[in-house]
Amino acid sequence: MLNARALTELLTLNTDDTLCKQWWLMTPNGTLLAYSQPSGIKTLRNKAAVVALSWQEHQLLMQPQPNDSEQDEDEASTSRTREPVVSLRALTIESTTSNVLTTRVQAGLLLSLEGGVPPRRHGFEPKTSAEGDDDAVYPPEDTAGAATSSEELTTSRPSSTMSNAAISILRLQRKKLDALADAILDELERTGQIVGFTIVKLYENGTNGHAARPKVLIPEKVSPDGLKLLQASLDVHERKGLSPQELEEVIGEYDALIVRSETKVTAALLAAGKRLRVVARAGVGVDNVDLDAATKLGIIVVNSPQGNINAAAEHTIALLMATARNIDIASASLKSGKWERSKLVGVEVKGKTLAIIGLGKVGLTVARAAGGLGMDLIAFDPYANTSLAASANVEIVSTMDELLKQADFLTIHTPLIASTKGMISANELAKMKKTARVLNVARGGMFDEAALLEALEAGTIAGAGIDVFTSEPPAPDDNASKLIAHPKVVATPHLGASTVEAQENVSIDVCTQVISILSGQMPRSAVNAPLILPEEYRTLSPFVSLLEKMGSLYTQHFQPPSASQPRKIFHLTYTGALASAQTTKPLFAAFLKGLLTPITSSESLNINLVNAEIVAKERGILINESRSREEDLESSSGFASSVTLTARVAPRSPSVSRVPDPFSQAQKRDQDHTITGFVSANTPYISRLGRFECRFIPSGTLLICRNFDSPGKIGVVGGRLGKAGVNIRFMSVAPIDEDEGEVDGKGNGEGKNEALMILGIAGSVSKEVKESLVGEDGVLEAGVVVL
Ligand SMILES: NC(=O)C1=CN([C@@H]2O[C@H](COP(=O)(O)OP(=O)(O)OC[C@H]3O[C@@H](n4cnc5c(N)ncnc54)[C@H](O)[C@@H]3O)[C@@H](O)[C@H]2O)C=CC1
Ligand SMILES: O=C(O)C(=O)COP(=O)(O)O
Repeated sequence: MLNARALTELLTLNTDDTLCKQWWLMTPNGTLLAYSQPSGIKTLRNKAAVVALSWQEHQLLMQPQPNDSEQDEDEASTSRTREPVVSLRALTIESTTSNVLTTRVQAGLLLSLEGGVPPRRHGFEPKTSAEGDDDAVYPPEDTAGAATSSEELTTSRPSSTMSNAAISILRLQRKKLDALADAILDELERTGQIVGFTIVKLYENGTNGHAARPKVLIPEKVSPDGLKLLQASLDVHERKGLSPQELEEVIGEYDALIVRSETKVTAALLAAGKRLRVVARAGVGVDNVDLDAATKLGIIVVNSPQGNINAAAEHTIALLMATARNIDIASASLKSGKWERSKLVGVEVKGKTLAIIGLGKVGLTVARAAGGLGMDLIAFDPYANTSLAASANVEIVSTMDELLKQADFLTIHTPLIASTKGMISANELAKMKKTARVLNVARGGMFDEAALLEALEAGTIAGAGIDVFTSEPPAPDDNASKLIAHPKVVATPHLGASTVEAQENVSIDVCTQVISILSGQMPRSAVNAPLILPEEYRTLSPFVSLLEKMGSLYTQHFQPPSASQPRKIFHLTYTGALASAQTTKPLFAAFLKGLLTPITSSESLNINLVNAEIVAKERGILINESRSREEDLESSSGFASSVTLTARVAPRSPSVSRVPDPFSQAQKRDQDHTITGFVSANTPYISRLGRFECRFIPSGTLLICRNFDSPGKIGVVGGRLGKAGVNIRFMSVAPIDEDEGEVDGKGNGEGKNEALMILGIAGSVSKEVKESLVGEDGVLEAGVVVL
């Protein structure tokens, strides 16, 4: 199965502005499957069989459009200068060793580019035929710009909606891509360049050759402005009117869910969403989303914290005025043919006190508008920003009682949380003036609806303007329904955010975030995930990969299933430039993911930034992180940052002695399991494995042998593998660290004459072959890890 998510991450994590501007991954039917964000990707070395289309925009700018001559002067020049003529520059298949394949595939594909600008030659020359005509180049003179047959590949113009990403959907001719897919898979199977399960296959379902794009489910009315953005790279399904049960039945197909306030995103729904990566709330309040459940499952929840604030505030003012001037009764009366004036005398708001509970974004916006109406403003909010309050002329009162007593109009703008549920009940209403009117444009449930109904009937509260209800829509016999029917109530059906402008804002806001998340980027306003700036994320990306590999290497090398007691205490030390990173959360999450992947079914493992800490806690894993700014790291080691993992048996009590004890230090070191890694040219390397100094890329199938450090061992291992038909991709010998060899944990120098041999294997090594390596010829241990 194609893992589109992994692919997108893979592409994104390998961004490097210096090489390609952008990488795209297409399915055989030409749909865009994954693309790099926002501007580039480094060559994907060691990632077998990543198929990507890449081009460099700057090479293609200023290319005249074919129809420029038909355009008027201004338009033509705009088109020349602003619109890049996107063209295929190269199709690249990266695998550790195979360039031949790349060449062959390029040939087949590039021929079918329609009307494209000839790509700049870069690296090797593409050929015109799969059979390999060495002299031919793409595009051949007679086909460039003239492909009009059904075998053509068309480019569409970049979508203006995808900010930096110059989106251009290349429709690849199906037949050729099918052939391409077959060629790749054949080649991979033949050469064995298949790395674990992360192998990129071209087919989603392996049967019909149609790879699915990530799917987004939208069960409510969300403005089309944002949906258009989604459509460029995702499958968007608007399915209104699904019952909760139907929703649970279908959610398993979807990668993202976009809701407003009507959909209850329960723990059960989230659990059924096996592929879900993001729940987006096209609005502010996330009280309809089970945040704890989402966090545990590693599902990011995003909202639009600003998009509808103004709409909600304006609606509050509308209800304020409507209750003050009996607008809805007056309107209904007039429509029923009556002309009632003396009955409908209202009150003015100017000079009256507006009491605000919750002086956040909506509360402050209401305050500013009400200030303009000449109202006196007071607020109760223990967490209010006092300088913002002062600038809006709002007096913060220290108790709710004080607020209630003074209020002529009371409005609530807090979120619905445990501490605010039922916060205005009979007790609070009883403390208010009889002439007071109350407003609720926040959430049903803040007011005790029964108590409010009673107060209105008893005449101890003069009126209410209500937009939100405990249950929406309210059942006919609910107190909410009675409130709606009450003559002193102006009611609207949760319309606070229902303006064209607000809906456009929230839709674009959350859809952009859904795209970001599904393409491996961080969202702008995640409710349950730490905020990481894109720039920072990019800097950390290569280390994310390193940490995942280190975690996986640790589990497979030091803690194979046969190991007696898994270690659960880990120390990660970030040294050098990495020590100044603002956050290391992505590294923590990646390490944990790597650590658990080899011992957990992929179904149940979804570890990411959102849930890493919870998962670690649940499994009793303690990961301590520390930073070391070794100034001379770069000069001593040749790289700017490194990470050292130390796995310990049990917590260490702080040393009582201040005098270092070399023997006990060595003994402790021997018990520790250590791995050190670094990143060079965006590629992760391991530079220490246990007691051994090494340098290898943690990727693919590795055979790791511990042997006596004496001549002939390489020959022995190489010979045995050769006989067993096992191909060696690379080999690296790791001598023992000098300090480690001097004194081992037992204090007798045993083990100092040892080395590790790390062999990159094409394909797999059977248990028998592995066992046959260990024995008299000086190989003490042999293990296989797949990274
Ligand atoms: N009716 C509608 O269509 C809409 C309703 N809303 C609702 O408006 C509410 C407020 O939204 P924002 O202003 O954006 O939120 P916000 O988070 O900016 O402000 C909430 C404020 O409430 C305060 N607060 C929290 N607990 C409190 C307590 N126990 N007592 C007093 N103050 C407390 C906080 O300190 C904060 O200042 C949310 O419930 C949201 O769902 C928002 C948009 C549209
Ligand atoms: O944004 C909010 O909190 C709202 O209450 C708006 O709800 P809606 O999206 O209109 O269902």
